[in-house]
Amino acid sequence: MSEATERQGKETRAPVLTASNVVRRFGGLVAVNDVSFDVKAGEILGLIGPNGAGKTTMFDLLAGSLLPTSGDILLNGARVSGEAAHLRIGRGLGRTFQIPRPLPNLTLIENIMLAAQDQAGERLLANFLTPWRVAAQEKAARAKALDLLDLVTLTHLAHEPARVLSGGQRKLLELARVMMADPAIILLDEPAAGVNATLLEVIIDRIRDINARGITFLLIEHNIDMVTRLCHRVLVMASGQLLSEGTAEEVARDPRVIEAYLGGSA
Ligand SMILES: Nc1ncnc2c1ncn2[C@@H]1O[C@H](COP(=O)(O)OP(=O)(O)OP(=O)(O)O)[C@@H](O)[C@H]1O
Repeated sequence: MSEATERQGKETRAPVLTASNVVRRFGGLVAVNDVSFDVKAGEILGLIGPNGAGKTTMFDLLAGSLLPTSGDILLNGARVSGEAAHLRIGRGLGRTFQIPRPLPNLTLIENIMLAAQDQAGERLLANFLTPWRVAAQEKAARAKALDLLDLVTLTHLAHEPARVLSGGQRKLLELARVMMADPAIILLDEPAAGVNATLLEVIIDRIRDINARGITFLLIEHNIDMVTRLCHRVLVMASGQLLSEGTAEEVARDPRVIEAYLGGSA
C-alpha cells in the first residue's frame, strides 16, 4: 500500500479521541485556547510546538488529570470531559510520562503487573471465596507481563529491580506498563527525551510495532526527526492555540509554524 493510500485510509476512520473547543485557564493565563482536533483510529498523531505552547496542559486535559474550563473531550464517542483519569484508563486511554517513575525496588515484572486492571486478588472477599480464580488471574497477568517485556525487548531484565534501568529502558518499561491495561490509544509524553541514539531506534521500532497491532498514538515530542519518521499527521500548537495541521513536511513548510519557532511566539 502506498503511503498516500495508507494515509487516506486512516483519515476516513472514526476518531478514538476528540477535543472540541477545549479551553483551560490558569487564572488570567489561557494555556489552551479553543483547541479542536480528532485522533483517528490507527494513526500516530504528533503534537509539537515551542516551549509553553500548551501541549502538556492539552495532554493533562485529554487524560483527565486536569479538567477543562470549557469545551469537551470525547473518548470513543463518549463525553468524558468531567471524568477522572482512572475512569478514562478503564475506557482504553493509556498515558506515559516524560519522566517515568517505576517503583525502584520492585522487579520489572512486578511493576508491570501492578498496572493490571480489575484483578480479583485486589478484592478481599474474592480472595476467600474464589482463591483458584485469583491464582489463575495472577498466572495470566504474569504471562501477559512477560509477553509485554518481550515486546519492549526487556525480557533479560524481568527479575531485576527497576532501579537498574537507564532512562531509555524506563521509557520502554513504561510502554509495557501502559499496554497491560489493553489501551485503544496511548498518549506518549516526549518518548525521546533523555534517551540515547541506540535505544531511541528501539523505541521508534516498538511504537511502530504496537501501532501495527491497531493501537492509536498521540505523542508530544521535540525531536523532529522522530516525529517525521513516526507520525502520519502532526498538530502544531503555539500560545495555547492550534496553529497548523498536516504531514510533518507540510507543517515544517508552514510560515506560521516557522514564525512560532523562530519568533518564540509561545
Ligand atoms: N498548573 C499551572 N498553573 C499555572 N500555569 C500553568 C500551569 N501549567 C501550565 N501553565 C502555563 O501554561 C502554559 C502552557 O504550559 P505547558 O506546560 O502546557 O506547555 P508545553 O507546550 O507543554 O511546554 P514544554 O514543551 O516546555 O513542556 C505555560 O505558560 C505554563 O507556564
